Amino acid sequence: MPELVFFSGTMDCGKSTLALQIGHNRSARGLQGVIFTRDDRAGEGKLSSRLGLVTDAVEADEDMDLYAYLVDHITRGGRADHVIVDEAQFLAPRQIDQLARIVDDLNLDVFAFGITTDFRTKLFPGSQRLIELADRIEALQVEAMCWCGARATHNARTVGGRMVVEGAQVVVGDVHHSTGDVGYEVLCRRHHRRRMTSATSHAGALSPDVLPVTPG
Ligand SMILES: Nc1ncnc2c1ncn2[C@@H]1O[C@H](COP(=O)(O)OP(=O)(O)O)[C@@H](O)[C@H]1O
Ligand SMILES: Cc1cn([C@H]2C[C@H](O)[C@@H](COP(=O)(O)O)O2)c(=O)[nH]c1=O
Repeated sequence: MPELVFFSGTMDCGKSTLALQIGHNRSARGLQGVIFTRDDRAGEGKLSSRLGLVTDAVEADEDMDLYAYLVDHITRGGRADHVIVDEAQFLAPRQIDQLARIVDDLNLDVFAFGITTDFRTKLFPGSQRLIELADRIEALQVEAMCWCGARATHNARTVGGRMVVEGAQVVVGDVHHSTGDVGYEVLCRRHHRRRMTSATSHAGALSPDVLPVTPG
């Protein structure tokens, strides 16, 4: 049975790499997929991984009907054995419904890749809809690490290395940014809650949270 699978994880945990690997393994067996992406760091119509691999993709604009695109593609004689979607968190909820329809009505596997939560730990609308509709949710095997060594579970947005909690939900950017710029850092929940990034961790360590004192 074809499936809608949501591969999720923090930033920098290998989602795009896995998307490219799945596409590569299938094309090595003669299968041809349609690849969608939205707002990849490498530019419009690209699916890129930090390992240096990049492939062309269809830019899924906000107004695009992904189901209609597939029907049109197939009607014109195009091949579509499966569908890969990167940066799926940026899709609108209705576009996730269209992905589910591609699975159910066109009998194609759809592999969607994305982060679940934003820099404020809130679900992206597209990711929320994927969690609601996916047949399967897969956590990436390669876990990103917080600066403290714990498993990173949350995405922080930084400016000059300091975590910020105000701003638009969507700001395309990268981890390992240069100082001063808007960037991202993956953190464990404890350090996300305390807003302690790698740059501010030293100052934070000098003033640890104190336990509340209850009068005896
Ligand atoms: N120089 C490198 N050598 C080995 N692995 C690397 C290197 N640079 C990045 N990576 C791997 O690539 C992962 C990021 O891959 P990517 O597909 O771009 O992540 P995502 O799409 O989840 O943001 C890192 O977690 C790391 O495992
Ligand atoms: C947390 C967060 C991230 N983004 C952006 C930053 C990147 O362009 C992508 C994630 O890409 P990756 O391949 O998973 O590294 O999402 C954003 O716009 N808003 C956020 O809160």
